[in-house]
Amino acid sequence: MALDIKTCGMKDEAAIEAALSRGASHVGFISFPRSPRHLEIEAMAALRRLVGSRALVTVVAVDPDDALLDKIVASVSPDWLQLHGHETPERVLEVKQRFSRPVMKAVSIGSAEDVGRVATYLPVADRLLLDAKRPKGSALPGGNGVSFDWRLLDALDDGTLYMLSGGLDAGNVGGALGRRGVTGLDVSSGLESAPGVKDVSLIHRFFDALEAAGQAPAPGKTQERKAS
Ligand SMILES: O=C(O)c1ccccc1N[C@@H]1O[C@H](COP(=O)(O)O)[C@@H](O)[C@H]1O
Repeated sequence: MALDIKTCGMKDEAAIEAALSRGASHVGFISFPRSPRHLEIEAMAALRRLVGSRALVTVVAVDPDDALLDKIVASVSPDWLQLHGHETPERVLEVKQRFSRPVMKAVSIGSAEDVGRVATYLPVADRLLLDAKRPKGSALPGGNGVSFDWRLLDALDDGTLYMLSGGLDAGNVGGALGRRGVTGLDVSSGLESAPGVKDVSLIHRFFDALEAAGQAPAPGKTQERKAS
């Protein structure tokens, strides 16, 4: 089965069109003012209209309160909400129920202990996103362009499905393919010429690398609309 490919931190039409033309299943927008990829709600809503139903729009927020989520859901109408902060399993469930949207929960992985926390989100998150830990000194909980040691994930229980992120790019994506449990890939910095600046040629290079490794996403097709 082809993997889902989430191109994240998208801010401009050319980059979105390039990603969609190559079969991105998800387009991610960042709501986090400290990020170079942050979008105000109005800009996000306009780009959401551009995407339409061609991919699943995912809005990424970090420990958002209900007021922010209210605005995002009302104005952007995302297909998915991604929680990328310290949200507890209880908060994930609350967000799902209150906003009637599937929730992707990001879990930062840097140690065996982090891998152990993944199971606590399985009963509540519609999808897990396993990302690298924030490097020391970074203001961002994600989108740092760094990978983690994927071998740590070998300790996950059999059947644990997840989207992988953290420092993916055309050069290393081949190594992510075929790992047990990976159902999707989430990429942001690896498509950029500078923080927050997507580069169409890097987008094509990323999808070329996927194709060269035998993973050809089908434009307009999403493998998994709901869970996992
Ligand atoms: O991208 C950001 O700026 C960001 C800000 C706040 C929370 C999450 C963020 N990004 C997420 O991190 C992954 C991995 O990014 P990268 O490929 O390592 O740069 C990204 O796809 C977003 O889901």
